[in-house]
Amino acid sequence: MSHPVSIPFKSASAAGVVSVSPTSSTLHERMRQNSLASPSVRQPKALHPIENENLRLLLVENISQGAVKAFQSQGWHVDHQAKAMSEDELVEKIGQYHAIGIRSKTKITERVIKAASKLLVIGCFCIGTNQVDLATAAKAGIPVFNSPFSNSRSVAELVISEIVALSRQYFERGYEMRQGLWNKQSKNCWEVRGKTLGIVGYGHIGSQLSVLAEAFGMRVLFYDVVNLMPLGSARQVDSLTTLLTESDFVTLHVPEIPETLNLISKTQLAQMKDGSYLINNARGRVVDIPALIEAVKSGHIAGAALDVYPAEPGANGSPFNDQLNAWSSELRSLKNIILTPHIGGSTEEAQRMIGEEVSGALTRYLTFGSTLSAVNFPEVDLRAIALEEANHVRICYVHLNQPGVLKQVNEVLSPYNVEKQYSDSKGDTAYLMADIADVSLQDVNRLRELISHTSANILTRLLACTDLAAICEICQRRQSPRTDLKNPFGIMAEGFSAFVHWPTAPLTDSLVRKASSAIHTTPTFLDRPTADGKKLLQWASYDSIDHDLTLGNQVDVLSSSYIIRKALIRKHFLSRCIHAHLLKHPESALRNAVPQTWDLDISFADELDDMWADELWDLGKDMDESEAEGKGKWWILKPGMADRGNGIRLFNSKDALQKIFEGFEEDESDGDVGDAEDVDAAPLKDDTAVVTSQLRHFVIQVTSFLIDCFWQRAHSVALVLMQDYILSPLLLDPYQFPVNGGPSNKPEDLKGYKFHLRAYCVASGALKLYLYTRILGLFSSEPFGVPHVAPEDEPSAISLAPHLTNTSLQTHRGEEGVRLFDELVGCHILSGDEQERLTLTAEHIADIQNQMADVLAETFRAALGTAIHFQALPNAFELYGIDFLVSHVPSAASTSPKFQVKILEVNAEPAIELTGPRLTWILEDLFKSIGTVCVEPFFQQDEESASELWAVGETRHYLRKCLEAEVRGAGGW
Ligand SMILES: O=C(O)C(=O)COP(=O)(O)O
Repeated sequence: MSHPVSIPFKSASAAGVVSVSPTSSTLHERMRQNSLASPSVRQPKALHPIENENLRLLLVENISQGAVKAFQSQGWHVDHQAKAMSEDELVEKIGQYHAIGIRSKTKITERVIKAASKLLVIGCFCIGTNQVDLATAAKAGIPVFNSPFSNSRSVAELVISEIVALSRQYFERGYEMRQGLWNKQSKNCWEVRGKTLGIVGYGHIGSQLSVLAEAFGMRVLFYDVVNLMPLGSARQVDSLTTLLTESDFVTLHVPEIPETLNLISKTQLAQMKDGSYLINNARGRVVDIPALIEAVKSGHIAGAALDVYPAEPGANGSPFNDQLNAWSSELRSLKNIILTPHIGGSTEEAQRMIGEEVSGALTRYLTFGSTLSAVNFPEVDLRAIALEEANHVRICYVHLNQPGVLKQVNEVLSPYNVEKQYSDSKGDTAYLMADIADVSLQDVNRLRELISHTSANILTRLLACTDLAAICEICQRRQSPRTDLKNPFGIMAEGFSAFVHWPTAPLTDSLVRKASSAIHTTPTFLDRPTADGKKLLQWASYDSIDHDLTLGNQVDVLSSSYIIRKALIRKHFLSRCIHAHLLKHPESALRNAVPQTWDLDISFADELDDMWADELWDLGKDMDESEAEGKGKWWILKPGMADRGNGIRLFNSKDALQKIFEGFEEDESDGDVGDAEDVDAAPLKDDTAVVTSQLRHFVIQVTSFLIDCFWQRAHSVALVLMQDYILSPLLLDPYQFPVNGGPSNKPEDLKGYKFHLRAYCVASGALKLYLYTRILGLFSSEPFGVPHVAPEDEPSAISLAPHLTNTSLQTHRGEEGVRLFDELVGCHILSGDEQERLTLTAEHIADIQNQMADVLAETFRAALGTAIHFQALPNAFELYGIDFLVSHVPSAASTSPKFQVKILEVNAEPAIELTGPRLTWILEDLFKSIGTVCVEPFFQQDEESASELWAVGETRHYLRKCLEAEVRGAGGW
């Protein structure tokens, strides 16, 4: 099938830039061709994407090997398979790919695009693009390319064969012979010479067919929605009805768009000549098949050839039955109907040409940024950068088509030498390309940072020339003179073994396996940890690791967890070690970064009475004052250990606290799975599961359990923590920029939501500490408000929803509540003074990230200070999920808001599942970075090359080094 040429996307919009004729080649190709003819012509320079160097492509539906090889020859990773993929499969897999190639069966729906967090481009290795949600793809900054004509000839030839076959009924005769029946006839069999062929849609296929049919002596009519130059003696008719009433054969060559659904239905079939034939090689839904069945049964239509169907199987060998399309068996039983399995474009020639054409378009987009011939995108290309032009970077900026964007971009570009620049728009999406000369690596980073943070940004990609890569190389060399860039990890040890085991965390398991396999020498995976003579990596959950092996083989065994790290991961230990640290280092960054905290051991509510006079004296005083002076201060009560947050309560008076504890005593088995800021267990299926696991937990750790489930049953000591509730959190509205493509909230409708920042950080050896720079914002489900409670209310009546920001129990919200912190640039700041409404900027985020890095470093220093509760080991590394809250202190003196980061807690084995599929890619990169930074150097033979100069504050592999401490001896080494 083809588009009728009326489809407007090859419009004149790009005219004047370059030719958009389907036969035109791109500037890159033309330069290449010219240079073959004349070696003196300037040569184009090869570019490469700066960030996605390890591009991954997914090709489905048996795309030609030529295309596979073309991509592989670029050094890209290609996964390919013969079958189509279902929507569910795609949603699961697409997140890891930068490009996808499909044919007509694989549907790229809005849901798939939402899950495609890394996807840069879609290639339809066919003509039709109805299987792709083109508008959503454009909004997501993803151009779609197809092959507008490479299979036209194959389809046209198939139609010619079908015209003759229908006219001579030879499918029927051939079938009878196969059944052993001789049935020689001439009745109702005709020559095609002199008959009229009506072509609906005079695009690439229709027009080819016109020429072939005339060579057979047929009279050709065509109908198209635009006026076109007829080829040969063909004649354009002014209506579909005229075409239908005059033609002996009607053949369809239109795309599937809303206007063409059931284009041929009962009325149109009735308008066709008695004894005429219908041929459809376009799209199944263009013909109303039950109506066709009726028309054939009545004898009005003498026969039909169908190659396409509303529902088609995704793989060869699949049945074509009534489950697929309710009328299949009835259709199959009709005489003189030719049914073929969508083979119109299935010839060696067509597939080879399509493979070349679409892989070429995808490669040009990925490496040069050119969108020429994209079907859903503004078509933009730039003259190639010539070989002798040094240190250029190409900016490819997909953005919202809205006023003022170019001003912003040009402000960013103004200090630079902009060699050339071009932009165009199509609907809501606009695309700008610019080549900037004489840039350094710092310039590149600055440009990327500033442009990608403009408010209209959809996607910013930077493509660099190889000489700029050389600059990067020099910079890297300057810092790490011994790093061999071709093999930056040095020589790996002769193979090593890996034990990976995450029984309750399947996502972690798969990411760890991937990250271990991506290490320079792929390890041999073991079922249990054993020292088998080779070096061993134990990258497993705390309970699965053989800690004796870690302690006993500090040269050969590397493990993914420190053994003793209570000081960090138990809230009451953390609070105590921070307190101790602050006594010694009163100027520490932690001074303002921890909420004031009291921890208490309590078994019965009435013990509180004594405590008010003793350890809780100043808290009690504070509360009385707050109540008396109407200060409206609130506190939060949390159980001492992170266990899905049971027992989290808000209170604002001594009485309320007393009631809370009495409530716990009464309610010994309520199994409340309250949401919390401090919980990192994997999501559990139901309340019973929680109770069972906690009961087990309780038996092992008597002093750290859930107060509300086991309060009375345990009659034991509960460790409880109380914090000054931070009442001035930074508030933003995530719905200002919804992630589901829905309408965004208007400025006047924005509501402030509380969120906490989930940062991943990894400690390595003894001890380097890194903060992963892709930080998540986890929003509460309801807008924030100061807790409101009437005096007679039970404390448990206070709704926690506006305050609690962990997403584990907000499953109904999908991924709306989970954002990359960087995505929030441009959001209005809804806390603080209404008069000075500001928006969150990249600089604010950088400030907050700096504070987080300092606070983290200090927290680990504090933990290292309590040697019995945290012991660093040279052969361990560990990933932590750290929760921060940003409080917003509006400053009267200046227009810039002041943010204060507060650390809430540190979790081991963080529940990364909560990130959700949209952002799973950040986790893939995280684990890959851990592999590169913490694991790989341990298994290097060349000790020398392991010692890199990586300064504190510097970011590599998205990991920012926050601390480098020399810890010796604590672990007995
Ligand atoms: O080119 C088209 O749109 C076709 O219908 C051919 O589809 P296919 O590549 O065979 O799935």
